[in-house]
Amino acid sequence: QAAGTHTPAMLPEIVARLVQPSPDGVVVDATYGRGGHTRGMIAALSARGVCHAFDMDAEAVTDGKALAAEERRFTIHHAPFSRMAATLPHLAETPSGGGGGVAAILFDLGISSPQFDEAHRGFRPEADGPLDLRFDQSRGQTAHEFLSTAPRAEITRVLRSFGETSDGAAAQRVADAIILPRRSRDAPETLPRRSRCVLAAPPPPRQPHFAAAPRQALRVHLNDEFGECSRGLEAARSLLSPGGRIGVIT
Ligand SMILES: C[S@@+](CC[C@H](N)C(=O)[O-])C[C@H]1O[C@@H](n2cnc3c(N)ncnc32)[C@H](O)[C@@H]1O
Repeated sequence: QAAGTHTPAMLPEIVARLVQPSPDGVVVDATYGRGGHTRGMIAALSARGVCHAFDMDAEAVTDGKALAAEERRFTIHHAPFSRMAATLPHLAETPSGGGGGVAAILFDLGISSPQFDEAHRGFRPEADGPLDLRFDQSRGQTAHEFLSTAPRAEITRVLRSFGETSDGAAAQRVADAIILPRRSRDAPETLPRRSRCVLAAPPPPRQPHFAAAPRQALRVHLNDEFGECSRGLEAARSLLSPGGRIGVIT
């Protein structure tokens, strides 16, 4: 779907279960994207309700700032959701364990439609752009930098750990195919192409998921997605009021 025509997943269910029970409360959208869920959640809040949103992506935050300029109940934060309790300390649970001040928190995990659509982000297998794969392009290593410099064993570990395979030999073959052009004179030119080619390759026989999985493995590693999820859920728990709700779309 093109940016701007995206339909947020399960919006009626999210609004019914997360917002309608406490329309006067504080709700948090941990993954703003282009604000599809945020807008739906704000529309279900009363005039006293408040919405905070987070995203690591600068383009998402620019979109959120435009919404915040016209919606006084809304604030966007350019931060990973693992930082939500640190960013909203006045809403975190009291030292006596009285619970926090947030009624509901939504996580819509993964990449947004605009991230997928933009060739320069590297999420789209067939698009000819740099292999980046970061949610936050202002920090950390790009996928191209990682594949150009990481030891073979580290690339293999990432492909094996996050690529939904227990086949270490297959992970090693993909790692070898990716790092092969490092030895060639035109390596800076060919490496992104080569890794893009390998990462987009059709599945080999009897390993139906493996060829699609390396891209996901790199994304999970470069964005520390599993670490973010466990720290984000813990932060969310510390913000929730008694009876509060967490929703996760994955
Ligand atoms: C599936 S999209 C969300 C789409 C959104 N619900 C909407 O309706 O437009 C996921 C978003 O989460 C962001 N994201 C991923 N990991 C994050 C993290 N750890 N902290 C904050 N944002 C994150 C991505 O940059 C992306 O914009």
